[in-house]
Amino acid sequence: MADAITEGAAKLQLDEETGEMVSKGELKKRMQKRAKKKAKAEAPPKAPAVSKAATKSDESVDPLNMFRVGFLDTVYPEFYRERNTTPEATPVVTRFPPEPNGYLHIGHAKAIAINFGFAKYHGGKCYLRFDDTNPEAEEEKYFTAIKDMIEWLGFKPYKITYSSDNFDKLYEKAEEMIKSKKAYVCHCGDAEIKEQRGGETRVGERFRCDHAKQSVEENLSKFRAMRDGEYKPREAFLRMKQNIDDGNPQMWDLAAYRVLDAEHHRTGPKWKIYPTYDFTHCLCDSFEGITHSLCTTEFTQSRVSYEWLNKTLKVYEPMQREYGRLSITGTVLSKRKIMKLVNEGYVRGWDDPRLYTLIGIKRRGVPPGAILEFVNELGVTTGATNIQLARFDQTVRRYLERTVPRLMLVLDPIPVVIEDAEEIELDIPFSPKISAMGSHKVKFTKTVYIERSDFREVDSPEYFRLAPGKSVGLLQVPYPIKAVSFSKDGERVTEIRAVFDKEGNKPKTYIHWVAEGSRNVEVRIHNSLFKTEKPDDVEGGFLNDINPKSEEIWPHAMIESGFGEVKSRAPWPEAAGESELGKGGVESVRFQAMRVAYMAMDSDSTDEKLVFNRIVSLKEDAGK
Ligand SMILES: Nc1ncnc2c1ncn2[C@@H]1O[C@H](COP(=O)(O)OP(=O)(O)OP(=O)(O)O)[C@@H](O)[C@H]1O
Ligand SMILES: NC(=O)CC[C@H](N)C(=O)O
Repeated sequence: MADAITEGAAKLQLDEETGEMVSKGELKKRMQKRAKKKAKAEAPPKAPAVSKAATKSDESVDPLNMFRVGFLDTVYPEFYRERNTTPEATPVVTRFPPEPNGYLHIGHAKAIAINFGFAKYHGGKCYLRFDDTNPEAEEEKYFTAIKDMIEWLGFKPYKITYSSDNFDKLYEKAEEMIKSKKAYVCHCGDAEIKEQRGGETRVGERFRCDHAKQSVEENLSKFRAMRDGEYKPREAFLRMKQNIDDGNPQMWDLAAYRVLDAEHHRTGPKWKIYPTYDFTHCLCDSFEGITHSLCTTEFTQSRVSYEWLNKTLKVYEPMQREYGRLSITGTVLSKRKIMKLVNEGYVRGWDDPRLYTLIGIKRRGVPPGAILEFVNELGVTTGATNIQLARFDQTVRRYLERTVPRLMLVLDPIPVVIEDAEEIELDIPFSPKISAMGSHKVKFTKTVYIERSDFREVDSPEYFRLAPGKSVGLLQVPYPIKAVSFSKDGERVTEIRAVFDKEGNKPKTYIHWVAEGSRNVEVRIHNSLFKTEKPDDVEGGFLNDINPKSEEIWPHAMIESGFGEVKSRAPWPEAAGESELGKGGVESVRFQAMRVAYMAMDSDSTDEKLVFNRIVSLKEDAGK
């Protein structure tokens, strides 16, 4: 009998509207009733918050789909066609080129998945190249954080390189440009340069300044003087002599080198001049033999200068192609804005679980595989992808559903003394669907703790949980319990007394519980950090849009004893970035707290005190 009920309980389903665990039949009945009610109300259909593709199934999408269709499928053969070569002769080489001036965010995950993933899919190599040509903004801590995030996502750079590795070589190329009359040292200020480029509106006549007429010797000696620290910042810069008649502003004699008064974290005080992005990127791509230089569409215009420079210097020519950026609505990703949130104490740090920095998403407990699945599901095109937070959460939820064990955790416990109960040991499966996850033993005690919200002092016919005289099932427990009395301290219920209801009907709903002696934990429920979809559009700026309830803390929650095994068996799931490379931290201890939320351990946890973060809710609209 006990086994049959336990088995039945394992098949219970979540009623997303009430948060109750009910039998399949009961759920169907409820759904039909609701559908009827809805049809009657003739309400206009609600627009789905997430696209059909995201909700369609709980199956995983083909994890390599993004390389098989669309943009990436097109650019792969394009290189070989254009260069008249074959993948065998010239295997794929890509690079991920972040500036080490901040932490990566969700948008970068797309760039990582594309560059590393594309190379991996085609059996090629991907470099991690730190684009460190702007020493004023770069810091050591960002290098480590960026590298860690790539490994956490499950990728291993073929080699880690730095644009600064090439400073000597780039300098030589700059002299070569001067010698071939393709570069000159200019002393113009911003206003003069603007004038030369057709004025404010950029439609006026374009012309070159007299510096462009300097001889090779004069340019060389001035450039060397720049190198030797004889000019202050902005007094002189090296300009490429491109084609000012071209309609593309990227051909209007761009800067190649500028004087900067900054020590470089790798080359120290050696250089007084630093190459620009436009001079550096295409050449470093060329030096590394990149085949497909994949970047975001704001560089589309730059493609002509990229190609022009490599051609002019007669070096190997990689192929640049551009895809659409990923942006998320309902949050901010800009470094400057996140810095403000951190410095002014709105969040716990750059890794706050409410942020969409990759370290924040990681700390919240989102598995790396779910992020890759998200990027893959969106696909890669040349259009910008604007996505709501709910869509991301939906993918994460679906991923966790398939991959993490279930446990019972009570957020706001209230004791229930079951007068006729005896202590027994229950064997509870970690998953109702995946038997390979195994099971664990849980002691059922005479006193158990249930959720305060699962008890009502006054019963009503539409209420199916615990109330005086009413029975409710306890998940995995052989018999339902019926409340017989309760005590209060002022307004607050302090204890419920109950008995087993052995003769009654099968209960309509089941609630979760934990046994006497279960461990106390702190749970942090994260809601959106902002109140609106467009925090930047709010009057007074994004800080005026902060949601005061973005972090709710449950300091006295309780977790069942099965947690010990879940912790020791982490990471959940066994994903490449966390297990193979040993990058899984405490956040890889993930589980579904039945009827509550998906949870992960937080890095604030100590031996004495466990802290959990809500990764995502169990259903779409909770917490809004
Ligand atoms: N939102 C995004 N979606 C897709 N790719 C991105 C996104 N943001 C940056 N990238 C790509 O990641 C790579 C490295 O980024 P880098 O740190 O240099 O970017 P960034 O544009 O300065 O980022 P941000 O200013 O948003 O922090 C670049 O190739 C860049 O195009
Ligand atoms: N071409 C690119 O991918 C650009 C990379 C460069 N670090 C930037 O975002 O500015």
